[in-house]
Amino acid sequence: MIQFNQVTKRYPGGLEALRSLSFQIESGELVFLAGHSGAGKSTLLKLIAGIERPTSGSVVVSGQNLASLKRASVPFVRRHIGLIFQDHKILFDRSVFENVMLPLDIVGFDRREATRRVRAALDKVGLLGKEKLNPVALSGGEQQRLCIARAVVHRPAILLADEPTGNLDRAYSLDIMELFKSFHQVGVTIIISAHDESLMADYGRRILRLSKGQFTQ
Ligand SMILES: Nc1ncnc2c1ncn2[C@@H]1O[C@H](COP(=O)(O)OP(=O)(O)OP(=O)(O)O)[C@@H](O)[C@H]1O
Repeated sequence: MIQFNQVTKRYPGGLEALRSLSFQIESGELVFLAGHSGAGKSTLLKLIAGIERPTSGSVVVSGQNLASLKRASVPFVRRHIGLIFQDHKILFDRSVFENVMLPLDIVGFDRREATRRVRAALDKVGLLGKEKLNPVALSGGEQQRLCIARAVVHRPAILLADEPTGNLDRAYSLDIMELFKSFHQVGVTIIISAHDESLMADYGRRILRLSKGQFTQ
């Protein structure tokens, strides 16, 4: 469960990206986050991931209040979260396979089990045949799939996707949404942000709409 209580986030310089937000997302829910550029979507997702901290209020993720968590404990919370952010951070000096292996390498996963999981994740996103390639050789949509494989390879309970379809055409975007749906069906809690609401309408899910750091109808 994810719970925001009266959360305000003010960045250095005084700008309030989020203003006194309160809401709750249940375990296993798929929720959309809508709003124009600068509305505060990325900030909200970063607070859930522990990348940013609230200026005031509390952010509770899986029973942990992130605001009072020691910085050293943040990586442990992060292990239950998969992140798909706009700045891909794909490593172009490594293969597709190695990019997806990275999160498991960091936590010292058993090599054989890790290899099995990387293959399973790549298979899920339809990139198994391209595991040996350099990511440069992938299309934009395929690079996004690589990011999704990397975000789910450690089987997170929560998946946060910031504008995952931002640069993709409609057909590719629908494919990516189907992928998210399949993760949702196996119980993953998912939050997907987008400024374009047209993709969200078909899914009959809750839409949180942000405008200037506050919810609107
Ligand atoms: N690190 C930062 N330092 C200062 N201001 C920031 C920082 N990150 C975001 N902001 C500001 O906070 C506001 C909300 O930004 P945020 O990135 O959360 O919005 P967004 O809805 O995700 O927009 P976009 O879709 O363009 O990414 C913006 O005015 C932005 O300029």
